[in-house]
Amino acid sequence: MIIKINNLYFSYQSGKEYNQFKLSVDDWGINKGAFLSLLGPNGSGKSTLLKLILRFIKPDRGSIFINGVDIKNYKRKDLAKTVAYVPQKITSAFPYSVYETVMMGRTPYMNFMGFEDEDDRRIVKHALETFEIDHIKHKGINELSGGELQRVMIARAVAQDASIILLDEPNAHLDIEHQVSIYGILNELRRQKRITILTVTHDLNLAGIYSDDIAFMVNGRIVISGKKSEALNEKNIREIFKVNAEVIKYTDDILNVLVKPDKLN
Ligand SMILES: Nc1ncnc2c1ncn2[C@@H]1O[C@H](COP(=O)(O)OP(=O)(O)OP(=O)(O)O)[C@@H](O)[C@H]1O
Repeated sequence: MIIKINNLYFSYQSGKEYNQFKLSVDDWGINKGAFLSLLGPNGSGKSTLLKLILRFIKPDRGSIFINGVDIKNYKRKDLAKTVAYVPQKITSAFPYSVYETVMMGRTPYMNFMGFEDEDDRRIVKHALETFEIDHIKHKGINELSGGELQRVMIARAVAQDASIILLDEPNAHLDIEHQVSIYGILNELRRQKRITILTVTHDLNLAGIYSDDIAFMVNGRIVISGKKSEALNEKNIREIFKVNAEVIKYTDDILNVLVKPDKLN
């Protein structure tokens, strides 16, 4: 397993009684080269789990191993070369351009002076073209539409050339064409380079089409995890999201999830 979690426990130390959120993952992991969709209701802890894997926050107990090494023991640069992240919310106080933002993905590879080289420029150019943002490369990132910005952040993660990409609701601002195209590009990268993809999403349908593994998180715990064909079924969707859905097997690899409008009581 490329990511392996053991007896992980985390709570936000806000000191406020109303914040009772606790995350607890006993034994869970992701295989190398997998495309896993992490699904679950609002506030169930999906983003928190990503932040723990990224070492943005520290667990109270337990460990996360990446490539067999506890992330506590990674140098910051080495972790950045291994794990790239596309955040849910993007804010920048400084008006970096699209080009500069994608180039930031190359930071872990630059020398201490922070100079880019020919390789960095070639990789960034390729990422700008792949995600169709070459024509806006001189624009400031505060001057973009939500979908353009999302593509910039995904391009930055791909330019980082990491073996794991974590995405937090990457399709939130994308139109249908770009949702399909970005999931397709990620899938292609996974095939070509055996990149591991972990994406948090609320889109059951895209998860059913593109991922091969599904994990459901409820109240800070991973309650179901497995192959899409087994985990993404009508019973699980009903129990977790309290909605009726029809899961249509389009091919062995493609499941379409049709959510029915009537909410369960
Ligand atoms: N920085 C923080 N300090 C205190 N509590 C937090 C913080 N960030 C998140 N929480 C709380 O932790 C819980 C889990 O939040 P998290 O963002 O991980 O959920 P999520 O499953 O990603 O939700 P969503 O689907 O709404 O994005 C929520 O109850 C949230 O209010």
